[in-house]
Amino acid sequence: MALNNKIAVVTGAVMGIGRAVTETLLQHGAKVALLDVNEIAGKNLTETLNQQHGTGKALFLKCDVQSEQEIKDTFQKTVETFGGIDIVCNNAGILNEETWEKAVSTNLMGVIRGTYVGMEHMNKLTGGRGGVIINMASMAGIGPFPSCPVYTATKHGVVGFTRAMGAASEASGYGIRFNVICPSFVQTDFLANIPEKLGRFSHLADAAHKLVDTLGILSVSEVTECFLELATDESKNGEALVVFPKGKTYAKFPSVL
Ligand SMILES: NC(=O)c1ccc[n+]([C@@H]2O[C@H](COP(=O)([O-])OP(=O)(O)OC[C@H]3O[C@@H](n4cnc5c(N)ncnc54)[C@H](O)[C@@H]3O)[C@@H](O)[C@H]2O)c1
Ligand SMILES: CCCCC[C@H](O)/C=C/C=C\C=C\C=C\[C@@H](O)[C@@H](O)CCCC(=O)O
Repeated sequence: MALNNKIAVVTGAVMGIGRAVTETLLQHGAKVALLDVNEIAGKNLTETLNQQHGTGKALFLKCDVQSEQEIKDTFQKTVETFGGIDIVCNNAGILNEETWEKAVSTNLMGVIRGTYVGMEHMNKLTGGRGGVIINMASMAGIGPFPSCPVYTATKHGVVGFTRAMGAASEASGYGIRFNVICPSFVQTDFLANIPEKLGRFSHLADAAHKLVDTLGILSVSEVTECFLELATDESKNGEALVVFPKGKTYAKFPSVL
């Protein structure tokens, strides 16, 4: 699928990986709705992006992915402004083992909300024109990360949900592809103040930092390369693409059948 003139929604679009995905989409000729809780930075960024890529290419909409109503309203506003939705990147996520219910609501339930509301606009069976939904998990969605069990659970949930949605779409004819990216550590503000974010597991912060040293740190552009591959390659559906500094690989999952 070529990205030129496509319409995309990116959650958590103002910082880090979401910002890089947004910039990549704009560079490839797409229009992007930036959804984020950070209104001041979001409006400033959008002004800059419209200067760089052309007036009206980027639209900031304040949205907390914990709120189904805010997701519905902002996706609707995207459709009214740009004329449809072809691509959704459910990227917003947090690390906080202390306020763990918020982490579940943001990382897992936020992805499910964004997927279901996106489908209301994209599903070919209900008048949409199809497209691709790409969710942001983590390498902690493939194997356990001992210092953050709830974060691990949310990311395993995102991987399982995305794979099941890919299979459901193929079986049902939604015309939407569903894929998930599983990065190792990425150079963003997300990695700041790790011990505070680990709550009752803060005593495992040294082990987490050791794992960062062992695995190394990705740049955001290494993640956007994965995004581009999954968005443009029409053969990719239900895939989990793992990326770490040594390379990228499609995850293989055990089957008991
Ligand atoms: N940085 C890493 O090492 C790393 C590794 C693997 C996966 N990830 C995942 O990638 C995604 C993005 O992480 P990042 O490193 O860019 O983080 P980041 O903290 O740099 O940026 C996150 C963005 O999401 C926004 N956001 C947070 N909560 C939100 C909410 N409830 N609703 C809407 N927007 C919200 C923030 O305002 C911010 O703009 C997350 O899902 C994270 O779990 C990050
Ligand atoms: C504390 C920082 C959290 C960052 C989360 C972010 O999503 C990045 C994750 C990066 C890598 C995750 C790797 C997980 C690996 C596990 O599968 C396991 O193999 C590691 C076990 C390590 C151990 O100490 O036993």
